[in-house]
Amino acid sequence: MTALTPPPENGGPAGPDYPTALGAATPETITLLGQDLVRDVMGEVSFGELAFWLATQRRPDSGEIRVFEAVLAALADHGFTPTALTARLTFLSAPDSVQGALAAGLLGGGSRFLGVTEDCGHFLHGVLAEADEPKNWDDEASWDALALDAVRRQRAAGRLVPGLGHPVHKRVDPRTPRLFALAREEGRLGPHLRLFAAIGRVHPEVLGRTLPLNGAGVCGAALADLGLPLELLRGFALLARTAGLIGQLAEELRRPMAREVYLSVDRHSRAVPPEPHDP
Ligand SMILES: CC(C)(COP(=O)(O)OP(=O)(O)OC[C@H]1O[C@@H](n2cnc3c(N)ncnc32)[C@H](O)[C@@H]1OP(=O)(O)O)[C@@H](O)C(=O)NCCC(=O)NCCSC(=O)C[C@@](O)(CC(=O)O)C(=O)O
Repeated sequence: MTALTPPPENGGPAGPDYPTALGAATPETITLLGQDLVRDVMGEVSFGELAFWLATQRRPDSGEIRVFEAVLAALADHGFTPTALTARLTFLSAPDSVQGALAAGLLGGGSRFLGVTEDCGHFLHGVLAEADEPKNWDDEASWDALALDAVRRQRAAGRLVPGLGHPVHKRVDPRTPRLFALAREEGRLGPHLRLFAAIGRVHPEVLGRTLPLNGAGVCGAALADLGLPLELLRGFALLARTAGLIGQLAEELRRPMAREVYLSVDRHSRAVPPEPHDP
């Protein structure tokens, strides 16, 4: 049986107890993360810092904020990606539903685009967890050996390596070296980023081609090195992309293109006989 507690400070009835370190309100105050929201947070804490703080319930230092906000900037927008096009097309059909357009765009953050931030963080973390030696090597050779084995196993399982390849940046994704440099400057070049860099060096030996380390992947490695919960890494990519999608919708209002995309496909469609499913 649930123990009943006295009426809480917010004036609600006595009942079950639901402790939270997140937002809690009384008729006069709002407490967030142990802070007075109005006095200590509003106008005092950047949104990026708050997002980190909310996810970890610990206040990040300035280096962590810089790397985290660089990740958010990196993933905010990358042009007419599937997420952006989906949001614009949904907005064309439901201009009364900004939330629908944003949600539709965000739903596309998956294993091919954008959601790879989390997939890559998980992949790197799994490789590190399986390696029984300490993961604080200074020499590249040890990282390269670990990476080589990981890429080989991924290849043997017929799986793509998350964080490798890009539809536009065929040689270098410019976000990647910048994030490595920022993490190094801030003393945040941890095992996930080191392993990711090693994958960049060794994968041609296994795959027989050189692919770029992409922005979504390096962001996942950086977020994992910051100690953010692996299960939530897609959430940070989506947080960043939400800002980008708001920009896409704002531009759609000023300079629409979704109607043209729709008409271009619709007016070029052609009826063909059905092709029965052959299981
Ligand atoms: C990204 C892409 C679909 C590109 O495809 P593409 O078809 O253009 O790749 P190609 O270069 O033609 O591949 C040539 C040959 O290499 C093989 N090959 C390719 N990748 C390989 C790999 N990882 N492991 C082994 N083999 C590989 C491939 O199988 C082919 O082999 P073959 O058929 O024999 O010729 C592909 O790499 C891929 O799935 N990567 C893994 C998932 C990943 O990391 N996604 C993140 C993408 S970034 C992102 O999410 C950020 C965002 O985009 C977000 C947004 O906003 O949406 C933004 O920028 O912000």
